[in-house]
Amino acid sequence: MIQTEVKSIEDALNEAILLAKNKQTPQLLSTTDTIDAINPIVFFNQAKQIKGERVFWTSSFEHFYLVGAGEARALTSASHRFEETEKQWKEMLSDAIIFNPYRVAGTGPIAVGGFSFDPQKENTGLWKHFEESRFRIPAYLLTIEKGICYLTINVIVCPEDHPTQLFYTIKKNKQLLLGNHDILPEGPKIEKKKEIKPSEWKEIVTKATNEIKKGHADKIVLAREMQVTFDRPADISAILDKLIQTQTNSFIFAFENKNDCFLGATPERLVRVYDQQLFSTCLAGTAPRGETIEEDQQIGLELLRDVKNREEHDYVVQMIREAISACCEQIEVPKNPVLYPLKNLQHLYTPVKASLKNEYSIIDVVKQLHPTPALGGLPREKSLEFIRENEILDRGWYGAPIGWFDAQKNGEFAVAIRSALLQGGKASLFAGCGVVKNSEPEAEYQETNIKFTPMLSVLGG
Ligand SMILES: C=C(O[C@@H]1C=C(C(=O)O)C=C[C@H]1O)C(=O)O
Ligand SMILES: [Mg+2]
Repeated sequence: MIQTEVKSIEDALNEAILLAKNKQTPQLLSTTDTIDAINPIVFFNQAKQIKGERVFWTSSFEHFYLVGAGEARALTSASHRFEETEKQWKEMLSDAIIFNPYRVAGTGPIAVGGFSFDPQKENTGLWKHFEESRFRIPAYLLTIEKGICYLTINVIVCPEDHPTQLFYTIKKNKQLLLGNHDILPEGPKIEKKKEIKPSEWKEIVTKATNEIKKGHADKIVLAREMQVTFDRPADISAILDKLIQTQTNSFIFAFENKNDCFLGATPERLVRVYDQQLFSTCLAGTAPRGETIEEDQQIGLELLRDVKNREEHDYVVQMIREAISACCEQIEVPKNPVLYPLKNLQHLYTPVKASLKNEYSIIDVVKQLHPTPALGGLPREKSLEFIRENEILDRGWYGAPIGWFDAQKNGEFAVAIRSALLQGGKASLFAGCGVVKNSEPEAEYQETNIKFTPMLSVLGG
């Protein structure tokens, strides 16, 4: 990788084309600069005008945003997806020409994307535009960090490319993205809602508790689907805008592929690595919010003391601690969980801190962690087998790692829950819950109902 001081885009293009000619192979050119303040949703909306393929990511509680337009390159793989992703990424970077004087996390070449929950589960076709893993190096990337806006342009330059032609395409697209700001389109309204086989789902919960009582597993997470249709094709910018306004303490994401878009507002961090400092989250155990402050505190106290919810939670803590022990040092895990309040519900939460050993990357950690017992169960293989055989749902990217990483070994992944797959005028919503030995099917059903509400409300339901 060549790291150089900033140059004009014309000079950078000339240099990259020369290198591509010498090596007789395409090269990644990446240049980063600061730009005037721009609203990330407006940028996302403008990006519609240059060939789709948008991505959106924010940990809005930290005012950190990544918005991608277009795809300079994709990293995809059907098997060994964690290793393949890393391999393709390193190969691409080894010859890349990078002009980025800022060294701010999430600027320069980055890969944004995700994985499917379980490549061994039979596909239904619902997720036909989403591979088992797909990471995108955005052609145009807006990064907002500490109030400063950065624009990174990533382009794959081929030996036969002409610098002037590339220059004018970039210039035109930059104008489109940063130029005249339209008013945001309106959000959709839900016309029809359909829960997929709710009574069968409760029977599967009973079957899972029976398996657990027989000692075949400790915890199995079961999810279900709700399908909705809209009065018009849903506009993603409008939905993201509403998620940002309503869902605090969450990661808000969108990944657009062809005409489909997977999006959501998840409270669950899988892992964050900045400068080899690692943070992970154990999030499991759920209760509603109260109507008054007193009622809310009372529900929270009961959740903290509730044996069934503590059991759901403790399996996650136990597993995450073990999963990171090989690649981390100085692991810190508090003894007891605290409450994690969201708009519509509250969870038990245990933060995990550690130092990632130098020879490991964030992808190594994602591979170790996925799926945690917050989305799979315990033991991992037993619970996955049960889900594979019994759950009436094609999870696709739901419940799986979604996030980004950069060329400076920073990155963050969340668990893609509280999410929906938008397909023009319709959407599939997903919600699951942790089943343990004394789970009640009706109570678990109600718990999944509250987990649908964040998405339902922003979709106009
Ligand atoms: C599976 C989901 O959420 C998970 C299950 C939880 C639970 O059962 O208490 C809580 C948080 C998440 O770990 C979901 O929202 O779809
Ligand atoms: Mg639960």
